[in-house]
Amino acid sequence: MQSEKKRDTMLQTEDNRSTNQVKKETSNVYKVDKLNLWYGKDQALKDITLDIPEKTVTAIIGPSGCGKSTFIKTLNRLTEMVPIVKTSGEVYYRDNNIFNKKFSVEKLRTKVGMVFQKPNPFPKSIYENVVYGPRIHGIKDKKVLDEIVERSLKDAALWDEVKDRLKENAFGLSGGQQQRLCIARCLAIEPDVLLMDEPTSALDPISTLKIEELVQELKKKYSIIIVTHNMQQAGRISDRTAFFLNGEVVEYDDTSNIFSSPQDQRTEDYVSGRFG
Ligand SMILES: Nc1ncnc2c1ncn2[C@@H]1O[C@H](COP(=O)(O)OP(=O)(O)OP(=O)(O)O)[C@@H](O)[C@H]1O
Repeated sequence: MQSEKKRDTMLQTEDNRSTNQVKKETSNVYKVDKLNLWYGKDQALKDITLDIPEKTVTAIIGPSGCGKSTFIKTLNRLTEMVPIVKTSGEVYYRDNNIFNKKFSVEKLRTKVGMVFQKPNPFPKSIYENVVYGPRIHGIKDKKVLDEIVERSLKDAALWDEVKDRLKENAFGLSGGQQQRLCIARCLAIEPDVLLMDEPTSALDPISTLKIEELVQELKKKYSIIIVTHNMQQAGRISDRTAFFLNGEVVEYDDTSNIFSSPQDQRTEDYVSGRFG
């Protein structure tokens, strides 16, 4: 009996490794279990099983077309807007099955904000961009909205640059400032998770550095999942890295392990620049 118990524990430990689960003492913001996704007949995600720990930066890397964007869009149910998409498996956000009909997608998206590759501010003032979400949530009090604007822009490291021009159109900002405004817009509704899909790929090196520094600050309060093509960036800013290939997770581990001692030859080939 005793040895059976021991074997079960060992099996479970093995299983934990092979299913990419994170150590027990860490709280997970997401738990993804055997997620498959098809665009019509084409399968874009295959049996993805991984846990994403809270208040860390998780990087998703892999060559073009391997399913990185599809994966993070699935985390706030954006993929279901594509009519031909079919999924199987489970995605739990803080123990809620996000595919469960009773779990509202609106609620999910108030907790999980998304920043896209190209900055996409609304054609409105800087102020109105930030208060857009809070207004939808029924906040009308000017003092409260002013406080949200200041807090969100400070958290997005943009306040000092824009505090004297809040009424000006957001399109007058530089690309990097627009991207930080989009981050501020997400932060205004006090999310739990920030999904970032190649947030710096349209930016110059200085703006990129600012966003990278910002991500390091934001992870103190938020859980961040970032898709990046830039391996140096993944190495610089993430704690955990998942390497995707042809819709599968080849390897998921602490970023330092992925870059210094990958377990799979394909990961090694990719991170050392031999393909992709
Ligand atoms: N809306 C869509 N309809 C049909 N197929 C799609 C759609 N979006 C993505 N795909 C396909 O799904 C696969 C994964 O695409 P995805 O955009 O997730 O990859 P990616 O790793 O993010 O690529 P990239 O690095 O080039 O952005 C690709 O084969 C792509 O052609």
